[in-house]
Amino acid sequence: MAKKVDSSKQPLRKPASKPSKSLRATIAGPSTRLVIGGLTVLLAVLLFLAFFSYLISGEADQSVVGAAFKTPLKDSGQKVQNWLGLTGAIVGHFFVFQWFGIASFLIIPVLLVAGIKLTFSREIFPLKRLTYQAIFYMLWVSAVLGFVVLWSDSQSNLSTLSGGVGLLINQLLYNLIGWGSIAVIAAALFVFVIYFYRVDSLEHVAEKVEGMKVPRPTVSNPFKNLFKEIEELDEDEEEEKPIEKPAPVKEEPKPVLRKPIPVITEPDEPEEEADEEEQEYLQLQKVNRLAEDARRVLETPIPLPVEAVPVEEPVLEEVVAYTPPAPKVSREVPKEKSPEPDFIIEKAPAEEVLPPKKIEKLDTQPNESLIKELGLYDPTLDLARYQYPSVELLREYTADKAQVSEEELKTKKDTILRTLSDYGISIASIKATPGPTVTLYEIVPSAGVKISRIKSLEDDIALSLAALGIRIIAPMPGKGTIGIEVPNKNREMVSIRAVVASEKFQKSTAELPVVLGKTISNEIFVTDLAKMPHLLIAGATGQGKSVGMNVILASLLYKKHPAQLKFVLVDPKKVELSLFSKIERHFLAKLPGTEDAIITDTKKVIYTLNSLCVEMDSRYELLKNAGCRNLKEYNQKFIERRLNPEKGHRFLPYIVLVIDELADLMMTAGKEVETPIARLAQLARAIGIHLIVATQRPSVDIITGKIKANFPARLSFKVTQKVDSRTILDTNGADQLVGQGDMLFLQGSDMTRLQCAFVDTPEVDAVCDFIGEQQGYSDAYLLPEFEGDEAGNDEKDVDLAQLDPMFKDAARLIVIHQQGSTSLIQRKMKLGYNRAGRIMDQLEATGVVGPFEGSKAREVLIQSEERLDELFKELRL
Ligand SMILES: Nc1ncnc2c1ncn2[C@@H]1O[C@H](COP(=O)(O)OP(=O)(O)OP(=O)(O)O)[C@@H](O)[C@H]1O
Repeated sequence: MAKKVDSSKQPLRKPASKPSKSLRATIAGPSTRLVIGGLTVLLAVLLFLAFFSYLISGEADQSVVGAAFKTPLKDSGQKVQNWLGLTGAIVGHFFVFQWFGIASFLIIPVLLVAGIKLTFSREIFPLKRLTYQAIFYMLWVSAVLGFVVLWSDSQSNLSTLSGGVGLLINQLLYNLIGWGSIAVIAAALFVFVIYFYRVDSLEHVAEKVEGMKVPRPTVSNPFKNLFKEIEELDEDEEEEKPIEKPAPVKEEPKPVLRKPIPVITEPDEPEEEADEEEQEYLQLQKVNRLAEDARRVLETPIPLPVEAVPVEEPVLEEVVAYTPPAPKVSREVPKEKSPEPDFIIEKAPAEEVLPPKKIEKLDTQPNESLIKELGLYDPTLDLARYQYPSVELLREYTADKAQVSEEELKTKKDTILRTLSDYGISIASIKATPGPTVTLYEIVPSAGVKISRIKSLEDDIALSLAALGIRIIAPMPGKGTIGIEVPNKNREMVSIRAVVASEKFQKSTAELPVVLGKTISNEIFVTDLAKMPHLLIAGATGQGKSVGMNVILASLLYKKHPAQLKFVLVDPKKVELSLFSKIERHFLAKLPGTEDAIITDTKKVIYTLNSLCVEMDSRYELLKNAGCRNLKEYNQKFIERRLNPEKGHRFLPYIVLVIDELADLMMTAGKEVETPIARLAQLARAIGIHLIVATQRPSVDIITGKIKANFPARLSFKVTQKVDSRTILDTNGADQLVGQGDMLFLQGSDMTRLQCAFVDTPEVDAVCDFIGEQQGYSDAYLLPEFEGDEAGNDEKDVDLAQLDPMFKDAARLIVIHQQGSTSLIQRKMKLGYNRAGRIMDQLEATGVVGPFEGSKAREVLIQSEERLDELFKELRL
């Protein structure tokens, strides 16, 4: 089925009618090549002689060369000493002196190799590579020598070494980077070597350079060789010996072959039509040979992954298809004509996957057997009959329900529109939303009105409405309107009963639900203290701070069981939180040995804060041992009896630290309170310790950067100055509030204006009474012991003659338990904190225990009761 190929349709075949073809063919003919080759070798030899001779006599010849074209040539020729006469001197002068110095010699091997290649059709080195290398090294050697010449003081004597180019390079580099030029030169060599010799690891540099010299096909990478040969087919054409072609070859269609191998378009093509076909045949032979190579290679077992084999297969098929005599192959031609390139997806060998580790049942599942036996752990069982306070305890303020009249709304709307139009601002629409304290008028300005103009009219609108506390929110976040908040004539009291009884609060699933009041659109606002996770409250005196704090505490009391929540109350003002002392045995936490659970003394505040830090650290330890990330997870695990109480695990209640007046503490204790507060605020969120800190002086010396940064939730009642508003909320606005529980709540970047619910003192009293009268724990929740640094460092003037009457018993207790803890003495001997502390000092002074070690128990220095008795004898006790 061999078909005669229509030569005019061969895209890569050169048209026979090209006019310059025979001339070019003559030039490229074997005789011409022989001549040019011979002349090139001769030129190389002559250049060598010229250069070498110039090295010897160049200096003497310089003047002759300089004047060569000004004086008669004959005279110049006689004076010159170069072995090749004036020409040799001029060539040497330019190459060696003016250009590349001794590196000029590198031209010679290039010419030699080129000459030999042309003459003998044998390439002893790859000519292209040699040329590139010669050019690079000529410049580089010249540059290195130029550096030497420039930095030695004998430029004129040595400049032959580097040539003018080397010197010029160095002068340029010197002007740019001074001594650093040598680094640039070295870097150039480095880069050249890396890329030119394709170095990928420095260990193999020598190997690579060696390997580049003689391009040998290697068995290990036959395909590389195959493709390389195809690429260089045209270059190597001359080396090929004519091979007798079988007749059918010419008739075979070879469309695919011509596409990837554009050999026929090369100028080296023989001149005659018959030769052209012969060349084509040569190409075929070449390809056949390569195909044979490829087949051989494929037959040889190659350690390739199984998936890699298909990559090579199509290549083989394609090449085989050109084999002229096989009629089968010609039938496959249409398939090969497809313009689609080979697309092979090489799959990575499948990774070995280990079977998933069996997860221990106990780790994820509740402890079934224990639960069957004991049921789920219920932390509230200690106070099983505890009753949550009822809303009945709270007062109903029906009389104070003042709705904003429609008339008021209309008048205010008109005033706003009039004021704006007085200033040339037209409004497209206006909408009023009455709230408990303020009414929000949302306006949509006409097109082209600048928002900043409306904002600047804040005072003018306030004046025309004769109202205080106008706040313009321009634009309203996420609404595309401008909000103007105008206080109502008669404000509505938001009673705590109304908000606590609301469905929203009662059904809240928050961990620590807090109902703050109502928004300006009359919605009840419930939030989660656990998510805040700490709250900073500010407000000038008499603006509703204490009421606000009572609301927060009351809402927590309404939703939490004493087992789930503990308060640490710090009240430097001494009166604000005293109402809560009644719930000490239910909801309060305190330091061991202290009488009052509500902390009013600054020193005790410091101890308490540090004690909370100790609690925080021990809770983190428990969480870590239990493999939990937060308190909720930990408690859940504990309830499901997956944590062993014998290993120290216990149900951990939330702890809410309330500080009523931070200013006072900061002024008296400064850093001593700032540091533990900041530490708690930074770290305590995950282990269920939350802070509520209030101050009436929101200045930067009270709310320091360290504190502020760790309180993302802030609540501001009215403050007196703009700067205070900025300190607490980072923006103006709190100074424009109207007081009496009007507040701005900032959480993250959301700011909400709220009317705080109102809870009166008798109501708080009633709730606390209700709780306090119920059965409680035997004591408040005891925080871990903490003795301040001073306690450890203080000089203890212990009078050994006046030891405490309980000293001997206490010493025996400590030695028996081998635990130097003050609280052990307190608990077992039923002593107060101060007395127990004094006895501990005496035990230290007599050498029974070691010194104070922070939150850890002291070391017991006496190991046995016998030794203790001896000590008593020594002390004459
Ligand atoms: N939410 C509220 N609704 C109505 N009136 C309120 C509200 N909050 C406070 N008030 C009124 O403001 C008065 C002062 O409130 P509060 O005692 O809470 O102020 P304060 O900021 O704590 O002041 P100080 O810092 O001096 O203790 C209250 O007696 C009450 O009349």
